[in-house]
Amino acid sequence: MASPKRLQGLTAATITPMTPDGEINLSVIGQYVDYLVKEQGVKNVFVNGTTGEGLALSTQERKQLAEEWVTKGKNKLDHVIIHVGALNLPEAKELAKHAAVIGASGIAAIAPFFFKPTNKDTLVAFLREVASEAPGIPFYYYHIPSLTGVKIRVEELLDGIKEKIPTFQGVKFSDTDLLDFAQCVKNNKEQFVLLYGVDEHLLSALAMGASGAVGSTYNYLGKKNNLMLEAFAKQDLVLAQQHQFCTGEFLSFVFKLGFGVAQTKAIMSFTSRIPMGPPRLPLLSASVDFIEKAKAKMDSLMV
Ligand SMILES: CC(=O)N[C@@H]([C@@H](O)[C@H](O)[C@H](O)CO)[C@@H](O)CC(=O)C(=O)O
Repeated sequence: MASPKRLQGLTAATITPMTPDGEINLSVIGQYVDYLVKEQGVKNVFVNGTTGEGLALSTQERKQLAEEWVTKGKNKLDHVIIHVGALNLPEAKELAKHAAVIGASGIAAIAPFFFKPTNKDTLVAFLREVASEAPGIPFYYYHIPSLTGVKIRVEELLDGIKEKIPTFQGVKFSDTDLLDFAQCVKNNKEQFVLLYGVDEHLLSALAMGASGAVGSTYNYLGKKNNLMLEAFAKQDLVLAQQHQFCTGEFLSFVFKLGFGVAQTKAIMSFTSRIPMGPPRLPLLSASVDFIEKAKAKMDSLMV
């Protein structure tokens, strides 16, 4: 589904639905696509990333999920980006090749984070090998230093990258360093898409010139965030702030209770009524107390 459209607006970092006994549950992906499009107004997905527990899945499971999202998203979604990053190069290359063969609209990769690249050149060399397995589709770098520990500045990484990786299309920037992000925009806005990945700070990133956003909360707060994007586009900053404050109030509430992928699965399950199941060990399911409190907060805010 190589899409001619440049990636913009909201992209949901998809959750991986699982059965109660911890197997991936492909049977609900069709329903999930319809929910995102019809109820949240979100037409782009980022599959097998952090929220999707991509690094906790087997290669076979990652391929099955990628295939299901591409198949069920056909003629409904604009972009299905498959995250193919892995701790070892052969696996990342295999997943990249697979994503291209099944017709994904793009691929993305994090930096490997057990043996880490220590400078820009080694990171680019790794990413270049991965991207070259999918030469017909766009490649995005997934910058998430809080989880990878790879802190190479994106501004530095982007300098000259197109010569090394011809399919390089942009960055999913999941970090709060807005100075680095702003420099990326300033130097590359025409050439690359710069997608922001810290949902609670999206309005600030829009002010810096973000092309769009990728995140977990767009699964269930997509509609509200789309209203914020619309208000921002109309230069109605006060209204845009109201929307950001509203989603921020929910996130601030759940952060205090303890928030991560498991809690995202629980929130999505009660919001969409699609069972997302438990996370995979070492993550543990959200508590009943969390679910009750988060649901009550959501109900009070989204009236
Ligand atoms: C660390 C983390 O999981 N960050 C999320 C955010 O969407 C995050 O859940 C949100 O901003 C709430 O903190 C995304 O950046 C991750 C993401 O897009 C992904 O699942 O690949």
